[in-house]
Formats: sequence, C-alpha cells, structure tokens
Amino acid sequence: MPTLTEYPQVAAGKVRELYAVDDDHLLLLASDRISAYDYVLPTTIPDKGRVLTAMSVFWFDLLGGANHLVSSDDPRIPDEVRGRALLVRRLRMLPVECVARGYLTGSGLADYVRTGSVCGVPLPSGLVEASKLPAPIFTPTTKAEVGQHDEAMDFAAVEATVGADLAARLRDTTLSIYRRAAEHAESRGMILADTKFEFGVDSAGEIVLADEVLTPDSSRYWAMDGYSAGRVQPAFDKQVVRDWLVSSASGWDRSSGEQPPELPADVVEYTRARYVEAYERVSGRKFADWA
Ligand SMILES: CCOC(=O)Cn1cc(-c2ncnc(N)c2C#N)cn1
Repeated sequence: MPTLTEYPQVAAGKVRELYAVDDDHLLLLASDRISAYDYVLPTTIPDKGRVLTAMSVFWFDLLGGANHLVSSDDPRIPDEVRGRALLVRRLRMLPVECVARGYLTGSGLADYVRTGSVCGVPLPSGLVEASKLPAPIFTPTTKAEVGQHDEAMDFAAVEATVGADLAARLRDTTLSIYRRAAEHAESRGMILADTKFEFGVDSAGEIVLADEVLTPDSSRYWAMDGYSAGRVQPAFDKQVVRDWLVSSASGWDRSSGEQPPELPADVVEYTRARYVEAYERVSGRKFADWA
C-alpha cells in the first residue's frame, strides 16, 4: 500500500493538493482546511475534505458525461487519505475557470453594477443582490497564480485563449451541466447560485470535466427556505464562520491584515454539520456510508 510521500506534489491550493501517481494518473486531495475572506484559517473542520470529496463523487455519478474520475477507492490511494482523495486521469488542462451563474452576486454583481453586464454578457436593468437571472450565464475567468485573483474574461478572450470551437464547447458544456445540477439541487430544496468548473482535454481532443465538482468550495449553495433577492444570502456552509470572524467575539479586525484567530469549538462543530447536511440533502446519501 503506497504512502502519500511516494507521490510528488504537483500543485497546491488553499485547501487542496495534487500529487503525481504515474504518467497517466494524479491524486486530487481535499484537506480539512477552510478558507474565509481569502485567508486559510488556522482551525480545520473535521471531515470537510471527506464530505467535499463525497460530493464530487456524487455529482460525477449523477451527471455522467466525460470526466477525469478514475476511482475514489483504488489501491493506489494511500490509506491515510482514503475518503478525501480521488484518483483522476491526467489531462491537458484548459487555462479557463468556467463559471456558470444562475443568480447575481459577488464579483458578477459588481461587474453588473459597473457595466450593466457580466463578462460582456448584457443583462436587464434593475437587477439586485441575489436576483435570479433570466437564464444562466457563462462568466469565465482566468486561472490566476496562487495568491492572485481570477480575472473576468469575455467570450472573445476565451476564444483567443483556446480557439473558437473549444470556447463554444466550454460555454455550452458549462451551462448544460449547471442547468442539470441546479435543477437537481432545487428538487432538494437547495439553490445552486453559481459554480466553477475546470475542464481538460484528453488525447482524443474531447472536453473532460475535471477538478472538484459542485462542492460548496467551488459553488455557492443557498437554502431555498429564506431566499429573497435584495440582500446577501447566507452561504450554506461558511456563513457562521464568516459572521463569527467579523463579530466582536473573535477579537479580529479584518482590515488589519492580521491572520484570523482560531475558531471556537461550537463554530467548528456547526460548520462540520452544515457540510454534512449539504451533502446529505443534495445527494440523498448518508455521509456515514461514505468510504
Ligand atoms: C491543488 C488543486 O489545484 C487543482 O486541482 C487545479 N489543477 C488540476 C490539475 C489537473 N491536471 C491534469 N489533470 C487533471 N485531471 C487535473 C485535475 N483536476 C492541475 N491543477
């Protein structure tokens, strides 16, 4: 049975790492780390890595289509990370973060307020925070270097980056998967406000869905109960962490540039429960049955 140290690390994000298993396979690892306000917090959330891995596997199963998942339970996955690691096919990754939005919030709303459009996609006037869009839109960004922020791309920029044919396929595939996922989430009482996909191309030139898929880290999930446009919706998973960090209880000043403090145990336990609830509601599976 291999140990993780046998696999060279090839990439690391705030809360995930990628390791090389062999020429054709990688190991995509999700940690229990949680980020908020662009900081990686000093406190981990027990089982977060396992819940988000289980969520990606659920979505790969439900969506079907070409994806990079080989296995979540393979002898090449070290025991120490089983349940929070995916064995995936090595692909030629495309340098575009494929974002689909069904609702207007975050950077999309900021773009709209400034320009009346998002990534060059014109929208009707009068939309507000958390407005449902007339139809889901493709709002791609660059893949920024670690520590930098992704920059909005309009469709012409995507075409210039990957070519017109691949750009159209990325847009169509992104929107098609988003619609299917949003419809399923809605049937479970959850709003999938937006999500970010990464795609690679295989040796046959096919677009292959890669990375993590439709997790609370790559998507905004809102509870349908309580949804109303016109105010910032609470993030299903991280809102309590965010609120505590900016409350007087934390003793932290977000504008200070200082690292955030440790989270109290009750915030950790509540947040773990929110991740488990998001998974169980969306998948209809019991987290206790995972790995
Ligand atoms: C540390 C987290 O960063 C990433 O996962 C981003 N990333 C993905 C790849 C990748 N590269 C080849 N084949 C793949 N199947 C994948 C995937 N997923 C590289 N960086």
